[in-house]
Amino acid sequence: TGNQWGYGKEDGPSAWHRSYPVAKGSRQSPIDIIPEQAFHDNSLGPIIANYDHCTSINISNNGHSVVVEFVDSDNRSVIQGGPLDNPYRLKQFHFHWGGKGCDGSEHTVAGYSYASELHLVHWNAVKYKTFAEAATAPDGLAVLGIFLKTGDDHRWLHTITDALYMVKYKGSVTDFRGFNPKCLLPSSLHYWTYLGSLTTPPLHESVVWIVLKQPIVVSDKQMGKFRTLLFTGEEEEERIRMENNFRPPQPLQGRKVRSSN
Ligand SMILES: NS(=O)(=O)c1c2ccccc2cc2ccccc12
Ligand SMILES: [Zn+2]
Repeated sequence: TGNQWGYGKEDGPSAWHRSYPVAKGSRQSPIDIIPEQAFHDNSLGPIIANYDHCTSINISNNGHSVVVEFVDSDNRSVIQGGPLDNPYRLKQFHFHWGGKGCDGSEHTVAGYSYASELHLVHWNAVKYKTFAEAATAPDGLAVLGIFLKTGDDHRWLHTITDALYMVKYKGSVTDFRGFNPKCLLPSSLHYWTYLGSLTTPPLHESVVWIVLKQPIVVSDKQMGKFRTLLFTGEEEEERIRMENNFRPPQPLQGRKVRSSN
């Protein structure tokens, strides 16, 4: 049923090109960001995230990550400014992480990986009627990437990690209301930006990536809770721990990475 893809040896990132040939395309994500080679573009304004009236709906395990979805029927929560020509609506956010003691970010910075990476997914509702239409357009999506490094407890991440036991199995979903992702942003919104793709199949080359330079800090214990999730469903006898759900960096193929001031 459909295309089964995953992060294992047989169905992982090195095999995705068989069902998704765009995996070897010219604007694939993630990439290794080399700060010294990024172009300081003074025309790049600040990123403005207006999440104050956002409405989270639910939290779910889609078999690849844990996803928090938002109401996106109006412009109540948008990101704008920076490289974006108009506001993009927040649709969902999710995470990528490693195994115990291992790093699991998707983007790397001069070869350095972080423990995890948070992706806030937005779509261009000014130009496109639906998320699905935007997801296949070259300027359809904007994903805000935030690195997570381990250290002290993150006081707001508890709201998410305390809910993970309810979505342990693939296909599980539960109500998750009143969560404002603004509490997950670092203090500085300085960023790198480049044109790329979804980092999971179908790997559409439709994403304006905005990767924040400053990581947020979360505790090892909080990271450990992500690893209690399973890739597998409740009805499956095999239980596979959800970890290392990240795609490694892809060829830059001559793309320019720009840096905000
Ligand atoms: N890693 S990702 O942000 O490319 C991504 C999406 C990106 C754009 C639109 C939808 C996406 C859905 C995802 C679902 C799970 C994991 C990554 C996902
Ligand atoms: Zn992602």
